[in-house]
Amino acid sequence: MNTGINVRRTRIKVCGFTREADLDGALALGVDAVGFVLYPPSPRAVSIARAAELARRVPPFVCRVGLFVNEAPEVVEQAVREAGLDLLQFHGDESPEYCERFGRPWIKAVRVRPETDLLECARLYRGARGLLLDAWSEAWGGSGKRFDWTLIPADLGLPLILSGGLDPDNVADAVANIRPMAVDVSSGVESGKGIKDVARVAAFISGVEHGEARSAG
Ligand SMILES: O=C(O)c1ccccc1NCC(=O)[C@H](O)[C@H](O)COP(=O)(O)O
Repeated sequence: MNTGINVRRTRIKVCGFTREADLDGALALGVDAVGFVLYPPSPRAVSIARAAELARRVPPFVCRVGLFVNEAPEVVEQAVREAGLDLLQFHGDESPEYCERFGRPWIKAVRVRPETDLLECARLYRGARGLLLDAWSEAWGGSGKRFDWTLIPADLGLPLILSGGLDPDNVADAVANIRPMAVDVSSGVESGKGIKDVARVAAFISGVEHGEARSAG
């Protein structure tokens, strides 16, 4: 039965919040997950205390994601405890054993290059809730760059979170062609590093919906 209700299936994560107003705006628009960059060298970095403040604004059933790059385990443990993170996102060279040790659901970011064996990555990180595919970047992530989507295997073997250079103009194509379980965006909805533009978040969500409509039709 067609109820006329448009239910979006592709989950949307917006990463790199630093300000209350941006976070509240994105939450009001219905994003599924919000990310806090707990990697001090990033221009979007927040302290654990700041992540905890921001995370308190997040309502039930929206996922609070903490992002780390090769961090000391004690720091990850402290962040989990103090910021109440629901999901850990590892963006560095973390081993599967390291990712498992916190007893929390986690995803692994992979910076994709032509020579990356994505099926092997999925096999290696099979304990992950999903593999986040991002563009290659020396800065580990948040580069605003896309990678070649034709490198993505038809069946990755893990839920696919598509990331890297997505924006309101290209996300419909991404969703229609790749059909990821989720999309993840940072630079593409910003007016400056760590400054989210809520109008661009709204346009991004609309792009996801258009992509879904295209792939359904
Ligand atoms: O945002 C950062 O500065 C960052 C630094 C180091 C590792 C990861 C980082 N961000 C991750 C993300 O925001 C996204 O998960 C992903 O990289 C997509 O970013 P973008 O291409 O900017 O949309």
